[in-house]
Amino acid sequence: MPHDSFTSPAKNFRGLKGSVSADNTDEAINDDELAMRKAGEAASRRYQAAEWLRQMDRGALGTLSKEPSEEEFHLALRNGLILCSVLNKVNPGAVHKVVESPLLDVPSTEGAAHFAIQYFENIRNFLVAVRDMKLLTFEVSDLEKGGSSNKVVDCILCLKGYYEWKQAGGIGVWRYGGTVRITSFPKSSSSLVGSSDSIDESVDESESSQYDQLLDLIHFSNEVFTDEPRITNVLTFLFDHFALGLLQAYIRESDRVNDLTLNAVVINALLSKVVEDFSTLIVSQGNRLALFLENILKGERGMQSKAQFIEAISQYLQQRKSLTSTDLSEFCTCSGKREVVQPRVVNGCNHVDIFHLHGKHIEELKFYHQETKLEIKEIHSIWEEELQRLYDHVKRLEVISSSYQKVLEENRQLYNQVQDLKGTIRVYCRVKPFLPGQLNKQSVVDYIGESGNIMIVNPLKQGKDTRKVFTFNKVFGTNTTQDQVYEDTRPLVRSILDGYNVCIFAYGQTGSGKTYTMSGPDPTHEEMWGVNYRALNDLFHISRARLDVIKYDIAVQMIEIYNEQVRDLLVSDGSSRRYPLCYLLTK
Ligand SMILES: Nc1ncnc2c1ncn2[C@@H]1O[C@H](COP(=O)(O)OP(=O)(O)OP(=O)(O)O)[C@@H](O)[C@H]1O
Repeated sequence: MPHDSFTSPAKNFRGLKGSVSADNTDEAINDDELAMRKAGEAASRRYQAAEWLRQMDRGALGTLSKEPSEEEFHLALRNGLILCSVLNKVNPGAVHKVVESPLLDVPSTEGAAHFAIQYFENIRNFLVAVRDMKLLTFEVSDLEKGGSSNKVVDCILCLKGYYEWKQAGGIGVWRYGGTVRITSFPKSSSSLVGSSDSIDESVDESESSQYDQLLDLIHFSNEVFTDEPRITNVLTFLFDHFALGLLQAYIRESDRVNDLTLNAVVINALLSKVVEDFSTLIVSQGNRLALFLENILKGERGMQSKAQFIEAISQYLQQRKSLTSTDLSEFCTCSGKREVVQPRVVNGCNHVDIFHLHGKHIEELKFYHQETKLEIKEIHSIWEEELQRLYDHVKRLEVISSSYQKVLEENRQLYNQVQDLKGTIRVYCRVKPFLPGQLNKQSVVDYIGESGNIMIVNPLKQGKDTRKVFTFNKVFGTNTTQDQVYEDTRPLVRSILDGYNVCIFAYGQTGSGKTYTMSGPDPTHEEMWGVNYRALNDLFHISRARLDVIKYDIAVQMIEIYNEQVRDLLVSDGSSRRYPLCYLLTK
């Protein structure tokens, strides 16, 4: 019988002690004393029930005394008015229709019989409602003479317990007569109080609820520190449930106990064993939890946030929840019929599990939603800061760039001013060396000065006309290299790209070395390049370096002026060698 599965240790112990007394005269309890004690206890409970009904229903003050006899008690409740009125206060609307009549004490006439039938309807409606609420019920006949007053009292006290629990917020565990009867969420409108058939289910559902409550509490960790009564309820339930299951399992399942006569020694030994095993189990659970938490703290990733830590503990509790349900189902069997009970528990838990699982998922989603919102907000503000920084940076670069352009312009102007100061027209003189195999090696150059002077000797003339001094910007001696000659021309190439017009040409008689200086004797060797090659080389080099700022178009034209005729040297077709000229564009 499932009901027995959840009786308290005290009750069990009393039951066991009674069994022992049958075999042990030393501990036997006198039957009369026992009957008196029972009657006293029953009366006390009846007075308690009456007192509560009087408090709950004003009508009861007139019809129900404070300490009614069993008969008075039955008589006052028989029409069902007090019971229906009280039940409707505990659970509004539980009894829809209540038959009320002033003819309560009418003796057995036809009208009274009619009302008696209607009163019977009151009681029946009351019992149906109580059964729907899954509270303890009684039979209609229990209110008749010879009926079980105890069952009626049980029902009323159970209703009282439920009412007080509901008044307290409907959270956690409530007890009736030392027996754990119910747990429920505040959100659940109906109670799960077990009639004897539903106790197993209610407790397993309750257990599930308790675990979910515990998970809820951990999720909202702030509550953990503030809602102590709630936690106490949850933990008390878990403890009671497990401890009672454990004790019961020992008593029911142990063959040794069945064979033994239960006396104080056996029970003490049994309880010691239970306590020992239970302690071991708690220590092992504690160790597991400690190990688990240690692993979390030492984990490779490390704890990144409080939320992750809580999530990890929640997962652990979820695992423990399923394990513990299985463990307890082994203890909480009904008359040893494990296989009958378990499917019912599983079926009973499925709906609750699914419901709570969905609830938990929604909570988790809400939590992640909030977290994601916060993260997005953070990222958004970081981006905004970053953008602002970039904007400031670009502004600064703009300022720097414009001042850089100014400096460049200034530099360009100064540079070209220097070129102007050096002279817009510069004339250089290069002295050709004697070529190998040349017979007459008498030079006319007497002296080459540092500041561009050259003294020429003319042996054919006499006197002061023998020597004559000529002045140039610079005079290059016979040993001057191609590079040294170009060195003075190089700055002018940059001026070209700054927008100045520059003209470089060689002048001299035939064979004096114009081609040698301007083109060079061998274009395949860079060191032998003349002014033209070197100037073009610099031109392309500087224009490439300035590509980001300026794009230059470079054109090449080659002409010959001979006998006052201008000829285009880049045209291969001989017929059109004369003017107009052909341009060679380079990019
Ligand atoms: N500085 C020099 N060093 C060595 N050899 C030179 C030098 N200048 C000219 N020569 C040589 O002198 C010869 C004549 O030079 P080049 O052809 O350059 O004269 P040119 O003035 O161009 O003559 P033309 O007017 O007839 O074309 C060439 O063989 C050249 O290699």
